[in-house]
Amino acid sequence: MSAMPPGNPASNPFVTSPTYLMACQQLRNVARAISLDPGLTDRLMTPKRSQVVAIPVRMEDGRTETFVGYRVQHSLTSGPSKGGLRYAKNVDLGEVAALAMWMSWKCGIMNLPFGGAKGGIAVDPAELKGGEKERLTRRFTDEIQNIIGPRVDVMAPDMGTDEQTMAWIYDTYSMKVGYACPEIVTGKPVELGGCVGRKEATGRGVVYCITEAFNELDIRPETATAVVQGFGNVGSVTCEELVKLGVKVVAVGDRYGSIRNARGIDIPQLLNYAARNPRKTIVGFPGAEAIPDAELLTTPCTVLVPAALERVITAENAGQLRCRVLAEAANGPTDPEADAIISNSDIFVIPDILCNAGGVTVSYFEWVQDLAQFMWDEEEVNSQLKKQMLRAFHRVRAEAKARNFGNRLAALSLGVQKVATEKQKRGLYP
Ligand SMILES: NC(=O)C1=CN([C@@H]2O[C@H](COP(=O)(O)OP(=O)(O)OC[C@H]3O[C@@H](n4cnc5c(N)ncnc54)[C@H](O)[C@@H]3O)[C@@H](O)[C@H]2O)C=CC1
Ligand SMILES: O=C(O)CCC(=O)C(=O)O
Repeated sequence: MSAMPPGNPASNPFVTSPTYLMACQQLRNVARAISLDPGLTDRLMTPKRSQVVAIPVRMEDGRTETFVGYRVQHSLTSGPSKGGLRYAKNVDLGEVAALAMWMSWKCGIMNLPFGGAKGGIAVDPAELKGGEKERLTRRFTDEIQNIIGPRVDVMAPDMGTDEQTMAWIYDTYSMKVGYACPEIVTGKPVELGGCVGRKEATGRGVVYCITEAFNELDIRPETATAVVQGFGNVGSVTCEELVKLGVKVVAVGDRYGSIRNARGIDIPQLLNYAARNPRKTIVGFPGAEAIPDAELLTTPCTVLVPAALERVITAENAGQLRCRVLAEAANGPTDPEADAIISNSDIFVIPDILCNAGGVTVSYFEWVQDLAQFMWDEEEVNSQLKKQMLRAFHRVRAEAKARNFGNRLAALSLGVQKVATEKQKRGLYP
């Protein structure tokens, strides 16, 4: 069975992206392992609907610049589609399609009534000035207005976007429909109907999974060290939560550079330092030494947490990883060639679609609260998050043991089967 999606590759708009091909290969692998119907496999490789839009924006210097934006809805079978919106210079349609596909499996593992979606705008958010980011976001919302809605497709933050971005989408959409519609996005400010604990949810979920892995491997957190790539929303909260457990964070990296301190980096001080810095970077932090980026992921540690980009662990560096646990906070950090190498080592992998599922889980709580117009307190949110993450972790481990699968295949198996079963029961792959 080829890893290629159905259709003519020459005219398939997704296949130029290695990230999309990676998602297809993962799907082919799991389809083979669970004997999934080939027709259904082809459908699951092909997103249901994609929209590409031009976004003309008046820039601060008076020019008009046109950006390209994408929204891909992989599946609407289980409910509205759900997934983040990414602002990144090189994002393209195929990458967004892969991220949307992974959202479907993630929602499946967590048993959420959502299909997968993702959006992206090809822009470096660090280069936007003044009101440019707001104008970009509002125009994108206008352009995709016809395919979003609280029962159709609900966006959330991802790389390069945040609560403020969600607030602009909420406002733009509400002005169009003529009433306040907080359930159109999740991850918005709490003052606008956001859920307490959503901002921290992904990092907290990552650390719940790491704790369960440590329990299984008999590792005491006070003896453990961590290396984290990415110090944005997910990476920084993961560091904070690890430190609360007693884990020593010995190296951290972001897009501007990497730092290391074998005695442990003072994370509260690093957070302060990054917050005060105009580029929000960790580079130059006085409590650690600078190291080459290539050394970050191979720094010896108990747990390695990639929390930035896709495909950073490849055949080139997979054999040099010196961690006991690989906790994939980012989406798609490990490519299939690296996966094959890691599966022959003693590294315990917590796969992305399980590890970072805390974010969409609390997004689900936010959507439910907004629809019901009844808000929960943080204790309720966090205890429900913990319960759902632990349940998913142990379901994945049980699937791995029952079928003799690695953790990634087990997670994909649960996620894909949930979507496949719903499609089959509804009839004819809706
Ligand atoms: N925000 C959320 O709730 C969720 C995010 N994720 C995933 O987590 C990852 C990080 O997302 P966020 O923290 O929200 O983004 P963010 O925009 O808040 O932070 C991204 C971080 O990655 C760093 N980075 C970017 N390029 C890099 C490079 N080449 N090398 C090293 N570091 C680099 C940035 O400097 C920044 O520190 C992404 O893969 C995202 O899809 C997954 C689930 C939910
Ligand atoms: O919170 C959400 O709806 C989506 C989060 C997300 O984009 C992800 O899990 O990759």
